[in-house]
Amino acid sequence: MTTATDKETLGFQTEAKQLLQLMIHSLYSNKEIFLRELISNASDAADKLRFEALSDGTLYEDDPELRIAIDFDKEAKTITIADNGIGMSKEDVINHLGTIAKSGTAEFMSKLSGDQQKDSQLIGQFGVGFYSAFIVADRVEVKTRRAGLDKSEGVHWESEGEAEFSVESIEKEGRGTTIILHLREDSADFADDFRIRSVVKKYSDHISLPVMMEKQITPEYDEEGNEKPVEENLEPEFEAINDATALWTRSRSEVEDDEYKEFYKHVSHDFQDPLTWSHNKVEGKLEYNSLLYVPAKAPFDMWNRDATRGLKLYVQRTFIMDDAEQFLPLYLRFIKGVVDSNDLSLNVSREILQQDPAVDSMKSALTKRVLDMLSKMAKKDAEQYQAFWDEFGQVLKEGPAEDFSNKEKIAKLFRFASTHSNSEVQDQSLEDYVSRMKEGQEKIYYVAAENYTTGSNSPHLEVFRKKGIEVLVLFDRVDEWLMGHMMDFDGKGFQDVGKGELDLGELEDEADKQEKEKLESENKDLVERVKTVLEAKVEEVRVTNRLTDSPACLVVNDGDMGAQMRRILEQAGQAMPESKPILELNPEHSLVQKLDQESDEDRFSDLVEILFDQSTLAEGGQLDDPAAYVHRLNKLLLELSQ
Ligand SMILES: Nc1ncnc2c1ncn2[C@@H]1O[C@H](COP(=O)(O)OP(=O)(O)OP(=O)(O)O)[C@@H](O)[C@H]1O
Repeated sequence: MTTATDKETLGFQTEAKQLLQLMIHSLYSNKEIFLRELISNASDAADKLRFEALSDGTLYEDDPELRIAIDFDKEAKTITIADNGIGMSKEDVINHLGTIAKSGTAEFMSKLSGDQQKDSQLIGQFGVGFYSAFIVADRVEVKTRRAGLDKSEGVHWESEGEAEFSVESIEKEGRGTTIILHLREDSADFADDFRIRSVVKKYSDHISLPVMMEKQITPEYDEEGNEKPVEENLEPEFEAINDATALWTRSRSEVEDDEYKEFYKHVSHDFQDPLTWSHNKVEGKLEYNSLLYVPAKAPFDMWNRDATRGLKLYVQRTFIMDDAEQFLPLYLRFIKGVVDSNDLSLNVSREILQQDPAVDSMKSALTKRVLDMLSKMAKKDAEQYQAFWDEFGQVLKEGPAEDFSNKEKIAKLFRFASTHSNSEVQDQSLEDYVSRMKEGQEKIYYVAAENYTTGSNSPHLEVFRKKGIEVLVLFDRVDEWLMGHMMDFDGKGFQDVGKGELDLGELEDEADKQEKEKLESENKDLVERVKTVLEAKVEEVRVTNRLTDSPACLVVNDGDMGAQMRRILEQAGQAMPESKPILELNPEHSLVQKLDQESDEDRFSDLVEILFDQSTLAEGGQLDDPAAYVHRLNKLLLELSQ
C-alpha cells in the first residue's frame, strides 16, 4: 500500500545555517560532546513529560518507565538515540530544529570574527545543543511523536546539515524522539559499544534518567576452554550504563568534582567548566537540596532584562520548571543550578511561587549560600575570584540596592580600581582599603569618571596624592548609582572627591586650615572678579587647597548629583534639573596669580572662561560651546607668538 506523503523541504534559518557550519569546524577536536548534548535534550524531554503528566496521566500511554536507549550499527555506521519523553509535534520540529530560538542569538552572531579559533570558544559559550549531531554525522534523521498525539501524527525530519531539511508525517507507535546519526567516515569509530559506554559514563552518569544499552554477551567457555555456542533467538537484554540517580540527591562526599562539572554542563547548557559550586542538603522546618554553580563566563544576554534566569526547580525529584527566578535575587541572576524541595506541591505554578512564604525563606537562605560561596572563593583563590569579578562584578553591584539586608556582605565582595594599585584592574577590596586608611582618616574617598584614565588624572586627586591618601577610581556606569546605595562600609562613610568642600577631617592639620583661611582673605577680590565673569555658569567661586598641579577644578554641591552620573543620565536622554557647579581656584598656581594681576578686563574675562572650560574638560565633561573655547585659546596663542 502506498500513502501520499506530505514531505516538504524547508531552508534553515540563516543563523542556524551559519552556526551549523561553524560548529562542525570548531568543535572537531571535541567531537564526543554530541552524545552529551543529545542525551541532555532527551533527559529534558523526559522531565517535561513527567511534569505534564502530573495533570494528565494518560500522556504516559502504556509506557511509564522513562528512559533513553542507545543502539548502534557498525556496518551501517549509525548510532540511534531514542527517548520516550515528551516528543515533538510537526510544528515543534519546524520551530525547534530549523531555527535557533535562543535569546542573544543575533548578538552572538555579531560577535563572530571569522577566525575559527576565536569563534570556537564563543560557540562553546553559546551552547551547541541538537546541532552538535552534525559534528559526527553527515545525515541526521529524527523520528518523533508528541505525547498525547495520535500515532499517525509522528514526524520524520531529515537533514544533511547543509542548507535544508525535510519534514514528513509518519506513523510512530511509541511517543518520544528517536535520533539516527549517519556517521561521517572519520567518526565511524563512535559506532562501538565500548566507545559509547565510556562517553556516556564520562558525560552523562549523573542524569537521573537511565541510559540503556543492549547487554553484551560475554562468551562462556567449557572445561576445555572452548567457547560455548550462543543460544539462538535469545531476547536481547538491556542494562543501564549510567548511574541514573539525580546527582543533587547524593551525598557530597560521594560525588567527584568531574561529576559536578558535567552536571553543570547539563543544567546550564554551558560548554565550559563552572568556577565553583555549592551543594547543600537542608533539613528541618523546610527540606530541600540545592546545587548552585558560578559559571566561568557571562552569558550573552546577561544585560537583557527578559533573558532567562533562575534555577531548575524540582519537587521531590520531579522536574517542575526551568528558570524558576523566585529563588534568587536579580543581582545573582548569573547563578545556575537546581533546587529540589520536599515542601512545595507538585502543582506549584510561578504565581504560587511568588506568594509562598516558604519560597521567601528558601530565597534568603540560597542568597546567603551564594554570597558565602563567593566570599570563600575570594579568600581561597584570588586569581579565580578576579576572573569571576571581571565577568560578573557589574551585576553584583546591583546588590546593595536590591538586597539591603546583605549590603555589608555584598560590599565585601566588591573590587575597585584604586590609586593604591595605580592600575585600571578592579582588584582592590573595601576591606583592604580600610586597612590602609591613614591615621585620622574617617572616609572612603572615591572619584567617578568615564574611564580609569580620566578618573585617575582628575585634578580632584591632587591633594590626596600629595598627602598619600588612597582614592578609589570608579568608572563603571553603575558605580555612582551604587555609591548612592552604599552609605557606609565598616562604619566609614563614602565621599566623592568631586563633591562639596574638601573635607579631610582629622587629616587636615592646623597649619593647613590656617593656610587656607589666609589664602581666602588674600584672594577675596580675585574670587569676586571671577564670579562676575562666570555668574551665569557657576554657583560659586572659591579658593581651594585641594589642587597642586592644576589651576582650577569644578566640584558639585554636596547634595547634588555627581557629575559623571549626570552625564550618563543626560546621554540616556533624561531631562535633568538645571544645576551649576562650583569653580575652585588654586591661588598657588602661577596662572591664577597672573590672572590676579591682569588689569585688562576683556583679557581677564577670556582667561577666566578658558580656565572654566579647561576644568570641565579635565573631569571628562563636554563644553557647551567648544568653538568659543578654541577661539579664545587661539587668540591667546597668537598673542604669545607675537
Ligand atoms: N529529544 C528531544 N525531545 C523533545 N524535544 C527535543 C529533543 N531534542 C531537542 N528538542 C527540542 O528542540 C529544541 C532545541 O534543542 P537544542 O538542543 O538545539 O537547544 P536547547 O536544548 O533549547 O538549548 P541548548 O542549545 O542550550 O542545548 C529544544 O529546546 C527542544 O524543544
